[in-house]
Amino acid sequence: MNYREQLKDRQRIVIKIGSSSLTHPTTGNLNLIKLEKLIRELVDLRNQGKDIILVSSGAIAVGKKAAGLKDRPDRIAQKQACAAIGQCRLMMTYQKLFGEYNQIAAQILMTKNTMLEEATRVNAHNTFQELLNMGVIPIVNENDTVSTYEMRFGDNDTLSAIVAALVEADLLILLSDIDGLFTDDPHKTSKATFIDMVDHMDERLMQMGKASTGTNVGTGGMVTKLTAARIATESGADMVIANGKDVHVIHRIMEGKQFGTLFVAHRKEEFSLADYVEAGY
Ligand SMILES: Nc1ncnc2c1ncn2[C@@H]1O[C@H](COP(=O)(O)OP(=O)(O)O)[C@@H](O)[C@H]1O
Ligand SMILES: N[C@@H](CCC(=O)OP(=O)(O)O)C(=O)O
Repeated sequence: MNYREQLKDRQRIVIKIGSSSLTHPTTGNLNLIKLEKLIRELVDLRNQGKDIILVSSGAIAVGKKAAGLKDRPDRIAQKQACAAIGQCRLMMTYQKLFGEYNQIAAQILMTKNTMLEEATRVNAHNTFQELLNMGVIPIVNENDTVSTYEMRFGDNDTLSAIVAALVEADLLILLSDIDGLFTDDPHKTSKATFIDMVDHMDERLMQMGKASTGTNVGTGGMVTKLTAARIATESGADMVIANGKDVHVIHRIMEGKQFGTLFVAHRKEEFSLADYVEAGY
């Protein structure tokens, strides 16, 4: 059995979807058809008996549209206000769609502090565990509305890897606006070539994300996805970056098919989540 096929057996899966994959590029409005398909994918995995956690961006993008702003807000208070508006709109949509399949969803909002303090970290862990035991799909985002600059994760790629480590997930899937990792940013150079699998993460690989820092819609670019890959693989989870334009890619990955870039897990014996968060990754 090749390594890809082993993904069929992964039991606890964190799936992250970015703002650019949730919205129409032309208008910035939510892509409802894609959201419906995403929810069907997730509920079907749940029906197979898998534990599923969704890390969803989009609060600021949705709030920005609702507030009638043209550009992504840059002032922190404006971003936080947009997140406050957008997060509940987003959750309302998720609740409705999950409800159509009788699937219970829950909201978990976190800051870096949640991970740094032992008491809140253990609380968060226990809450996730309890929800998963109940068959619920937790939907996670950063608590953008209250997190200060110092206490922000700042991007959901990193947050999703932290969550994967916290819940001892065995697979993290990042849905992006691109097929996976290339040797360079393909939007900037036609010479960039696709990387199918990464078995070892070194400095040269980490540099591959440095060419760009994301779109007008999202925040992270490839840098944060590579940071996420380091955290996830060292915590013991495989990670795949795949294109979220067709969310059925989730099932294809779970069937062991060759989609996206696969980062192979190499659990570090001395892995400590608090140390990772403290060190700023
Ligand atoms: N080495 C690389 N391989 C692939 N994409 C890269 C690379 N370096 C930079 N990028 C850029 O990162 C973008 C994906 O990040 P981002 O815009 O934050 O998307 P998302 O909202 O899906 O997280 C790609 O569209 C691409 O332009
Ligand atoms: N927490 C923010 C998203 C942060 C983020 O990483 O965004 P993205 O690059 O779209 O995954 C929000 O909900 O708007």
